[in-house]
Amino acid sequence: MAKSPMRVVVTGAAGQISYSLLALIARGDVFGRDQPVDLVMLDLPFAKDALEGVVMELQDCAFPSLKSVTATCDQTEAFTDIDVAVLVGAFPRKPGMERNDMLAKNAEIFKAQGALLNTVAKKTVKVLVVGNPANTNCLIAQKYAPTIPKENFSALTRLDQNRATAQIAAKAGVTSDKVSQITIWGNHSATQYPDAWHGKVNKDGAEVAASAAVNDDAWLKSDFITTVQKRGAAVLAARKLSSAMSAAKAIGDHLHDWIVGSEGRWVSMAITSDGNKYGVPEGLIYSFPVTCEAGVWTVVNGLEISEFSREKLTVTAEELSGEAKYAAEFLEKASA
Ligand SMILES: NC(=O)C1=CN([C@@H]2O[C@H](COP(=O)(O)OP(=O)(O)OC[C@H]3O[C@@H](n4cnc5c(N)ncnc54)[C@H](O)[C@@H]3O)[C@@H](O)[C@H]2O)C=CC1
Ligand SMILES: O=C(O)CCC(=O)C(=O)O
Repeated sequence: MAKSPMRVVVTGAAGQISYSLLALIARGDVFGRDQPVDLVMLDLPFAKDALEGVVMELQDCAFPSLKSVTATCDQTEAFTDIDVAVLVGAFPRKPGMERNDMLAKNAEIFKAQGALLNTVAKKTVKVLVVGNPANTNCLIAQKYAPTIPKENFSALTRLDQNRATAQIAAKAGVTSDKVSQITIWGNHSATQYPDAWHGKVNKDGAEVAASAAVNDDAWLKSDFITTVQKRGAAVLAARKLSSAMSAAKAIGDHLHDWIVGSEGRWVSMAITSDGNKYGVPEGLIYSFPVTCEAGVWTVVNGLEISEFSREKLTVTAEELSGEAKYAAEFLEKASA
């Protein structure tokens, strides 16, 4: 029997990440070629013409599973009856901007969009926040959408996971598909902890620990971590634009694995820390290793956390607690 169409909204649809992402979704690479999609694209009024151009291009691709395309600058229209919301639209960081400046600029967007999802989206909506600072923007959207289950909100750390996986693959001399169980803990920021200590590499047909395949513990404890932490900044410095193609690929991976299923593979998602077994404070959107089945994620529990790793899990949790506090104070002041 044919599947019912899935209504998917992408915000910031006229921006650079969306230009790569929309085709992945429309082609069926994310939700499956047999899953019809009603695609809704939201951006600000100044980007209306650009949005219309993207609509024409999507039509011209003649994707069989793309049932309809709507371009709008009206948030209520965009979020009504939505099944999946991909919140990309935000003000990107400009030179000289501190993290808190970016937080202050974007907090109002995610407050308004959370509140709107709460009233007009399906209660089963799955929300992925990409716009930075992604974890805390996600926390804000979740807070203002109290009738949607907390588990339905996530933020993107899959780009970091993919970056870390590619680094391990290159060092071990294998392709990325031979590397598994690489985890990103915490914030999508320079305090994130890319952790390869539970990783596996399939080398010449045999599965070995990533640390054995890499055979360089000093690198795993230093350059590997900082390269991944600073990869976004390195791309920005080289391209004079932030990562877009790789961000779109990671969004597709995240949505596919969450909604269709990860088939037992571990993936990293920033999700609510409530009830976690790793001592991360509750009430944060923190990246953990998870497995997913049909829209439900489950944290991979019981991993051994060394003293070295524990310290790193704590540093990124502290940063997220600070951001959550700053955002709460900012939003309180703004509404006073
Ligand atoms: N979590 C992650 O791994 C990554 C996150 N990012 C973040 O993704 C965001 C988007 O990046 P790009 O596409 O490169 O930026 P961009 O500047 O090319 O596009 C952003 C788009 O969002 C729109 N927009 C702004 N406010 C909006 C609102 N309230 N509603 C609807 N649309 C709105 C803008 O008009 C623009 O078209 C940035 O915040 C960036 O920092 C980027 C890379 C990786
Ligand atoms: O670093 C930024 O502000 C934007 C880009 C980003 O988040 C990334 O490439 O990981």
